[in-house]
Amino acid sequence: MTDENPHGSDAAADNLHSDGRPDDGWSSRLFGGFRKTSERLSENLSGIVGKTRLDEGQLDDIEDALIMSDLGPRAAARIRTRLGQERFERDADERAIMEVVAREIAEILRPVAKPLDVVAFPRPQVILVIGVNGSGKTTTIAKLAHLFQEQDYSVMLAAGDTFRAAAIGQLRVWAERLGVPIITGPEGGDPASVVFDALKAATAEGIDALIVDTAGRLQNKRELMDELAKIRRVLGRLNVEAPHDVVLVLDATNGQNALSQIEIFKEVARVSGLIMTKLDGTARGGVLVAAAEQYGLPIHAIGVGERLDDLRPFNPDLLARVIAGIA
Ligand SMILES: Nc1nc2c(ncn2[C@@H]2O[C@H](COP(=O)(O)OP(=O)(O)OP(=O)(O)O)[C@@H](O)[C@H]2O)c(=O)[nH]1
Repeated sequence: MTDENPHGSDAAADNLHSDGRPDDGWSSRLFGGFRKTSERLSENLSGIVGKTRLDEGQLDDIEDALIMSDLGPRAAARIRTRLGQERFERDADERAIMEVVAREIAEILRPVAKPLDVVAFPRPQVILVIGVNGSGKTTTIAKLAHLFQEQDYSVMLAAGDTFRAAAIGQLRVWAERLGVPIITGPEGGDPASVVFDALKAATAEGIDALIVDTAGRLQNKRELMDELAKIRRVLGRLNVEAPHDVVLVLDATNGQNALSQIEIFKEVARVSGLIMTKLDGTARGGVLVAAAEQYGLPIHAIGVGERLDDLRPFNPDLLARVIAGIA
């Protein structure tokens, strides 16, 4: 499936099992993707050996290491507290500590793990996808469409980012590859009118899921806010429940900056859930835990590569172990 990516590269091709065996399967891409995160964590934690209890100095070091690994101060404090309460069997080695870290990360991730479901009645489920340019929004729309297709749902795309011709073109390329219909408008046209036409067509054709691309211009918050509000109004005229989801796409490589984007987009749009992309090959994957702990917004899926099947609903327990480097 290496030719599915219009950007032409295959970021996942060089993933290896932990024992060095090459494997391009999904789970090894997840492990490979998070390797830098878990490496950073274990680098920061190396040398920490406790007795049956960790002392304050060790707990301070662990808390710092967690913050350095982008898990954020709140999650770090929570994990520290848990570790402080833990009585270890014998002298605690790094792995025993990481087991506890993984358990606590899983507790943080579990409540927010929520796959995007197609449940709308009447159809279609309308999913607005928002996020800054370059976050992986377009690719994520394609991956989502693919995920739905795999579940036998029919999909339509709407090119609601009319600001840039390139955005429309890129989405059209994906639609052709996926074999799904797409509704577009002229560059510079009214996004709300494209989205209106799309919902009308999708409803008439009995489409299950309508995925809408939107402009990612944060430079002018007011304009973006007005644009999204108008899209909502127009959708509401055809279906009072629409949009059913407002999914914010975040680029994990932005680390803490991804968190400020949540803050801003929560202000301009009623964000209902998150998808975090580019978790492969970044040492900043811990930001996923920070986002879960700080905002409690549903996390629908994670992106760990550029290929169509590189988007998966996440398994919090497995992910927690992967982040802690003990999966
Ligand atoms: N490694 C990796 N790259 C990704 C992932 N998701 C998207 N990308 C890449 O990130 C780049 C930007 O993705 P786009 O989908 O074009 O991002 P966008 O937010 O639509 O950005 P614009 O096209 O600038 O509006 C592309 O080269 C994608 O292939 C991911 O999970 N992992």
